[in-house]
Amino acid sequence: MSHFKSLTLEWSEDRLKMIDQRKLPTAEEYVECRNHEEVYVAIREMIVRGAPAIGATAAFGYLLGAKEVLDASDEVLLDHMTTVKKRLSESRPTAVNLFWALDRMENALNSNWGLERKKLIESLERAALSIAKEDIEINKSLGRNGATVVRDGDGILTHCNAGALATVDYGTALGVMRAAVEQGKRIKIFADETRPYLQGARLTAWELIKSGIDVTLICDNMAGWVMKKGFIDLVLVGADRIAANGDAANKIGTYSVAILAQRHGIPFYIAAPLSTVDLTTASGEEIPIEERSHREITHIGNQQIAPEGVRCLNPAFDVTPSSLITGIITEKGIARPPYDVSLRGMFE
Ligand SMILES: CSC[C@H]1O[C@H](OP(=O)(O)O)[C@H](O)[C@@H]1O
Repeated sequence: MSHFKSLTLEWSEDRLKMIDQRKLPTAEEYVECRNHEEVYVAIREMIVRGAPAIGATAAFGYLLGAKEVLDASDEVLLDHMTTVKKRLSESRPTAVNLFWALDRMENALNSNWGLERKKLIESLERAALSIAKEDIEINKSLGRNGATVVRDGDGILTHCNAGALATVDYGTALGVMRAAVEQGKRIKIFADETRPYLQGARLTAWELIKSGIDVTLICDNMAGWVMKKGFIDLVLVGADRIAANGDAANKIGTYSVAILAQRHGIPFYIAAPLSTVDLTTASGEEIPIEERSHREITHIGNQQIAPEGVRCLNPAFDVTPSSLITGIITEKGIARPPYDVSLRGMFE
């Protein structure tokens, strides 16, 4: 059995270990998953989060699921794997990478069906490891493509965390920033805090400081002000699902940032791998938006900040219409409008 380790995930033998992103930046603690149910919980509770990271994690969850019934009959194994795939697919609804990765693992099972059990498990491990290792290379390609729109001295606003922690490593939007810095460009990142889970304050700021990249933390409600002050030359964010027409679902608040960017004549880029593009979803109207616990709104950690029982809304994502998106940066290049043509072309 192989060993794999990145910032976000570590696979060895019969367990998947991940940094507990709920505890960052004040504690670097790890969670070990030894079965598919524990992986389901890790995704559901956002111990690990971010579209590509969710996909890779689910792939290892599928592998762990197969190892749970190693000596069972073919019929029991097939039935169990159907249950495992369904369970993992119910962890979170918006990031299409989850479903893409589970389909890829199921294809690996089907195409290697008939191998003696040990060999079958080894083929599933190769498939999960390929998803993880490919993600890092994809992010580096995407980063290089995106760095072509970043100039020396640019101020860049980013929302949420589309960094190494949202992927297997390197990041998507933050991958573009890393590539620009590697090319010697002096950039200044403005990370907003991204209520309610605070991915910007807790994760993006942590990652960029660790990487020695200039970062300024701002409150979510300061995006318009920094744009008006002239600090921002472009916006770079990630995505959880991109529809065939280019509409993009991303962390709640992204739509507001896109509107502000348009108002200030600032380019607004999405950075995402093609595994985040869902050509079977025609437009953003059809993207399922996850509604999360109201406790995420009424508490910061264990600190209550709102009255008990107050009514809340907590959609985890919103959809930015393609009309507000300057370009979609992928590992195959930068898609430009009309997206229903340019995105489909990326798969040919
Ligand atoms: C590179 S995908 C990052 C994407 O995922 C985040 O959502 P969550 O933290 O809830 O998993 C957010 O939308 C990021 O842009």
